[in-house]
Amino acid sequence: MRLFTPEAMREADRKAAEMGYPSLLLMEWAGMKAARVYRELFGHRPAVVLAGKGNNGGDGLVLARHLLLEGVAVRVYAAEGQEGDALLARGALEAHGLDLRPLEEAAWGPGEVLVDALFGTGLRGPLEGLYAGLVDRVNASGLPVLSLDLPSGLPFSPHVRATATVAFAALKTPHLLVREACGRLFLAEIGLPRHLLEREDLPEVATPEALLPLLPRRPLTAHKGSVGRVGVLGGFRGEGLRYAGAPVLAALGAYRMGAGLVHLAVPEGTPLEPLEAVFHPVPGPTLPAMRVEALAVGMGGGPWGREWALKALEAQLPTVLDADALHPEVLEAYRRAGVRAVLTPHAGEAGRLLGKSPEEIAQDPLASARALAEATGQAVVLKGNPTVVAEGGRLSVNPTGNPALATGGTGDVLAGAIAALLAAGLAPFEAARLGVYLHGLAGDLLAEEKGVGLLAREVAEALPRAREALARNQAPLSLTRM
Ligand SMILES: NC(=O)C1=CN([C@@H]2O[C@H](COP(=O)(O)OP(=O)(O)OC[C@H]3O[C@@H](n4cnc5c(N)ncnc54)[C@H](OP(=O)(O)O)[C@@H]3O)[C@@H](O)[C@H]2O)[C@@H](O)CC1
Ligand SMILES: Nc1ncnc2c1ncn2[C@@H]1O[C@H](COP(=O)(O)OP(=O)(O)O)[C@@H](O)[C@H]1O
Ligand SMILES: [K+]
Repeated sequence: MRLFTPEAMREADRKAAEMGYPSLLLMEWAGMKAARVYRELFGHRPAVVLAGKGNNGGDGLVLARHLLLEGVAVRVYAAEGQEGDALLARGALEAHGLDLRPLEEAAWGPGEVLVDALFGTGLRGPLEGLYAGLVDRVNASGLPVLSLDLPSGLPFSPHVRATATVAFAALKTPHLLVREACGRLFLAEIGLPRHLLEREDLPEVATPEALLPLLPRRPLTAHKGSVGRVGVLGGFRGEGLRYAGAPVLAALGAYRMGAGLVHLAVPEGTPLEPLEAVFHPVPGPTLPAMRVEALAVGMGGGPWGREWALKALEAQLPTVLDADALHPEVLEAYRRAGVRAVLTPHAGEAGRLLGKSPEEIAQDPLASARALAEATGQAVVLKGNPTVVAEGGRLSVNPTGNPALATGGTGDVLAGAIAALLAAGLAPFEAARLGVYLHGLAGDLLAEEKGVGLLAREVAEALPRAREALARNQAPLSLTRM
């Protein structure tokens, strides 16, 4: 499934029209499907539809007609000046005897549901004046809000904060980048010819269907040397902050993702955990002899991070470079040596590498991940909500994960988990996408069970359940298709 920009969506609509597909049919389906979502969520509660003058407003007018026909009480406040399909939708609604009132008079009361059909993909800048005021009133109303296509105002501020959003034809960038504004997400098929949605040049949304085939198979004859062995190199002993648990959590992430054996190279004196690992206590960063297929490097490395990564390079193995290993000199050395790596920065680390502030990185995670992938020639996992995976020209946006994961050590677990998938033979981009998806899903399963207050080690423990959910086709996309 591809993630559309508003422009790419409009282009698909235009191509469909050029091919002879009537755009009025698209609008009719959009409004009808949205009405279906309305009824599913709100039953017969009375609706107040706010319709702009463009096609998004047109969708709202179609929805109003369908609700009316189903016996739902509807009031419509609409902007003046509809043209084309939206004007036809207005006529069709008025033919049913409904009087449209001016948007300026918009009012509502307790028990009603607001339908936000003000603006969709046609918005060209931030809302001002009447519209900004209306959006503020909608958000302050305390009523449920169903947004059609996009919460109006996105990607700018102010924008509607919806209870639920029905995206038409495809997800658009703001649905995942400003997830919080959308509430529960529905994706409605509206009849666009399929091939117009297959745009390989656009970012991918990492769906269970796309990831399932990547899950490493475990044959009956599997043994611990055949399913992928991981070396974890990290930790630091000296002055400064110490995250002694970080390499341990990476080892747990690797085991829980299915690694057959995990070797741990850590500073002498570090507690020997987990029991299941093979330990290599070392006086300083070095590459001990170990038979492994992939490495995870840098977790808790502090000032040793750079050195750990440069030593690890001697193994010439696919490597996850995390946390303190994310150093320009390291990335340059890996590029020169032609060693494949997965970089796992959060916005702060990515910002340091790209010479930007964390805020600038988070502002456009797609562009930031792509820029770092291009600059380093490696696969990049830019962590956050959403996490974006980039390699070469390819981009993938991850739909799993939640703020319960915002707790120390979950990133270390992720680094180990991705290394286990590399060790099992997956290419960097695939290992990164699958690892990120399952890590997020583990967090989702736990958050459902326990809410906020997770421990990173619990996220590692939940990885097998996430893997099972994917294998059994029970992994939710937190997206309902209509
Ligand atoms: N096309 C299709 O086939 C299908 C499209 N579909 C639906 O159409 C939606 C896209 O429709 P759209 O292109 O008409 O744009 P839309 O979001 O309604 O807004 C345009 C209006 O906003 C105005 N405006 C712009 N910026 C502004 C600002 N800053 N502040 C204030 N006003 C501003 C602009 O006014 P103008 O400046 O042009 O006079 C114009 O009137 C899409 O999201 C989906 O819901 C579906 O029905 C399926 C088939
Ligand atoms: N609000 C959030 N929504 C979804 N995932 C999150 C959120 N906050 C953190 N995470 C995830 O938790 C992990 C945190 O990693 P990181 O910042 O490296 O933490 P640490 O260094 O403590 O391990 C990442 O995988 C990130 O995507
Ligand atoms: K809208």
